Amino acid sequence: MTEKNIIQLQGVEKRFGNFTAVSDLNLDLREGEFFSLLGPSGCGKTTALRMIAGFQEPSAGKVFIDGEDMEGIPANSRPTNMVFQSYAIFPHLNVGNNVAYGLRNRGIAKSEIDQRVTEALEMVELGGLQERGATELSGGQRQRVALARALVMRPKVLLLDEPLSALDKKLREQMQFEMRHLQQELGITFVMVTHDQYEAMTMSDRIGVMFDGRLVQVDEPPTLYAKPCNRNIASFIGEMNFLPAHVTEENGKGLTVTTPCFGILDIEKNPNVAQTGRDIEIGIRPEQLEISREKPEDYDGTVQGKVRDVAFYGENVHYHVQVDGVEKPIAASVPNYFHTVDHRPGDPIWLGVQSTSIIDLGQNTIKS
Ligand SMILES: Nc1ncnc2c1ncn2[C@@H]1O[C@H](COP(=O)(O)OP(=O)(O)OP(=O)(O)O)[C@@H](O)[C@H]1O
Repeated sequence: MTEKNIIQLQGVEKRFGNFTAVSDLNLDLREGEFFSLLGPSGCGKTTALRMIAGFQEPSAGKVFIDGEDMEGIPANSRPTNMVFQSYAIFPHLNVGNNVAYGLRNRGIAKSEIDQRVTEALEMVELGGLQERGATELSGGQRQRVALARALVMRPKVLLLDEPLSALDKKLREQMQFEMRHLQQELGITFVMVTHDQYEAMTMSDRIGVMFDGRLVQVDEPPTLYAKPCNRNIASFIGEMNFLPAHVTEENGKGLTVTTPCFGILDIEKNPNVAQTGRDIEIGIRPEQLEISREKPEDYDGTVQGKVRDVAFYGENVHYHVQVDGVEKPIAASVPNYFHTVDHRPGDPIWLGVQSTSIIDLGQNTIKS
């Protein structure tokens, strides 16, 4: 990745009649990064991608690619290529001809086309399958052909619209790593749209999360997970327990809060949240909670509760714990090292938490 911005979106907006699908989108993407736009269905992420591709013109604002203003420049003249969810490969053409299609339209010499097609198919591990019919391929192979067809054009930026969503879970996970490796090897900027948080986190250098047409947070995956900037993002990414808390003291980087079940805690102020007030919300990830029969020692906050449900997920065990004075059961998850479920519904147990794992969520700025 370089320091250079390959894509710059400045105040980009898209209206369809009275409806605003994308509002005031400002974003700089670095050359060579894998960037994902993540958000729930209808949040405007595909529209944003289509404006970069040139399939849709912004109603306001500017799109720059490699420093050049893209206004009025059609999709096929932009240094971008797009890979679609539905593969969009031609069923009547064989693999080689599918990949060669864009190059032929540009009038490139046959010898160069042959060489570039061979190279592109090797990149996606389909070397030697030129002659295979497009209908004689598995879903994963078809998606690789679609990738090769885009890469053969040597775009500066590859745009990917939910590229793996038609694949089954196992294949999708395999392709996530393959695409990430390919992107790193080629050094091309990838911009992917997805509603799958795990996919975005596995593949991306940075993620931009959108809600209701607005870009709400842009961060690297670990920061997004550890310091979501509001409740919507905290609940969209991973699982989170939400608890009310009252700020009794504020000092520089820290807050002293009283909580309904874990008592008084000194927590870190979250620099990403919109500023707060006295009554805030805090978040605790289920895996950050200790769960034990005896009162856990050396924890900043502890509370007694009763196991309500146990869900065995294989790699971990998920408990819902009812605590007096807290409306919703608290979720705690434990890695399944020893293949045992230690606690059963109805068992009295203790929960423990460290202050450092508590996330200040400030006030909710967006409707849930
Ligand atoms: N051509 C169009 N005309 C009118 N409304 C549109 C058009 N394209 C998109 N929209 C609307 O704009 C909003 C954002 O759509 P968009 O496809 O960008 O969302 P998305 O986040 O990609 O959702 P999904 O994951 O379901 O594709 C939606 O409410 C959609 O109905």
